[in-house]
Amino acid sequence: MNLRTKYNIPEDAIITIAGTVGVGKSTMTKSIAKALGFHTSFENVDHNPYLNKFYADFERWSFHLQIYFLAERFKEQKRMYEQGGGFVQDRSIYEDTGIFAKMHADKGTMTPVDYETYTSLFDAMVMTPFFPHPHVLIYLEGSVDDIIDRIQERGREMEQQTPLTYWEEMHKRYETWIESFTSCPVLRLNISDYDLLANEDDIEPIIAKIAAVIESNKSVHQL
Ligand SMILES: Nc1ncnc2c1ncn2[C@@H]1O[C@H](COP(=O)(O)OP(=O)(O)O)[C@@H](O)[C@H]1O
Ligand SMILES: Nc1ncnc2c1ncn2[C@H]1C[C@H](O)[C@@H](COP(=O)(O)O)O1
Repeated sequence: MNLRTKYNIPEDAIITIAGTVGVGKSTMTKSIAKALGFHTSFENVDHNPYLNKFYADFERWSFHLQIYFLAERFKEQKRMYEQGGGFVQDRSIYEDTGIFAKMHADKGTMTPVDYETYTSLFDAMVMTPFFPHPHVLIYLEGSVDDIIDRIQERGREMEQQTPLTYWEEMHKRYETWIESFTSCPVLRLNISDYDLLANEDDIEPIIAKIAAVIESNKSVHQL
């Protein structure tokens, strides 16, 4: 019996993984998808035409990058629902506006006019009754030091050259953001409580927790 059947997870479920850069979303996405026999939806970092430029010059490229990410995530959202669900998604659309765009606007690396244009587009696309929300958002949390170590070890040059204060600021914002996040049910996991690279079996208790959150929010999701 596979874990999806064992824990009675709906075959059309959509599970999205949230958390700061380097916390382990992609690793978790792969493990959950493998355990449940689900499809994956990843951010395309290697073929993103703005990401390298953005890290080299936030002010010049932040608006372009946000528009690009919004379009990409919206297309992925559409693909997941058109295919009838059964997906694990690496990063939610909510983080683009709630973390990244807001942080750059607050820090002055996105102009107020660009931020206003971006948020009005985001709200028109996402904050409507017709926008389907995931069954559960898994929020990965961990210490800022552990996460920065992972960013350094992963070795994307553009991220390694970014000042540590950028990751510290992002980490702080994520902690505040998740406290008031209400767009869909949330499961919080601390990265010190599992190690999916060393122990594949660590996924089963996580699947059990996902199932419990989906079950307890069943009536809400059907509304
Ligand atoms: N349990 C773990 N212990 C140590 N390193 C990990 C663990 N899980 C993931 N990593 C590593 O941390 C880095 C970031 O993980 P990744 O899944 O790419 O994060 P994200 O998608 O959130 O940016 C990768 O190099 C990955 O191999
Ligand atoms: N909306 C975004 N704005 C700026 N940068 C973003 C956004 N979404 C993702 N990113 C960056 C952060 C990382 O450098 C890569 C991939 O993220 P990861 O958390 O490693 O999956 O894209």
